[in-house]
Amino acid sequence: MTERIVVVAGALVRDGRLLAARRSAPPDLAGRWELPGGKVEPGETPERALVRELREELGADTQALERVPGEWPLKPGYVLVVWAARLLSGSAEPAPLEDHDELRWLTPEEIWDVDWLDQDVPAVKSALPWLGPGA
Ligand SMILES: Nc1nc2c([nH]c(=O)n2[C@H]2C[C@H](O)[C@@H](COP(=O)(O)OP(=O)(O)OP(=O)(O)O)O2)c(=O)[nH]1
Repeated sequence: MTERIVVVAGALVRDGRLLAARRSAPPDLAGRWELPGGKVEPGETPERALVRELREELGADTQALERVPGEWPLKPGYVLVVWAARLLSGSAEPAPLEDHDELRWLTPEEIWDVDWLDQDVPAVKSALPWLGPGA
């Protein structure tokens, strides 16, 4: 049986805006936008992996709220799942510490202004209901 690697990403929402992160590496993904996150490690739940990754990458303290339905294939052997998440009160402001060089909090009107990774487009569409009515 082939193991598959789960990449968990956060639809981090604040005041009706979605956090988008621009990748700085590897070269084939650099400059494209994604939902921040990373690989789930063996024995780890996706929720814990997400909180860990967002602390490492953004310096932020977050809570995973609920799974966004669906899963999306990435490169062979990798699958993307998404959780809606929020910043905890008292968290530092998210910053592009690792893997990213720019962050944007996008309003529903701005969602498609950034160049999302192709494989993130359906995931972002599925996360839109978490931005609130009208998104
Ligand atoms: N985090 C994240 N990764 C994504 C998305 N879409 C997508 O194709 N990927 C790819 C990029 C990477 O090949 C892989 C996740 O790797 P990563 O570099 O973010 O994860 P990680 O922090 O656990 O990796 P590592 O540096 O520890 O090896 O999934 C997405 O929306 N979020």
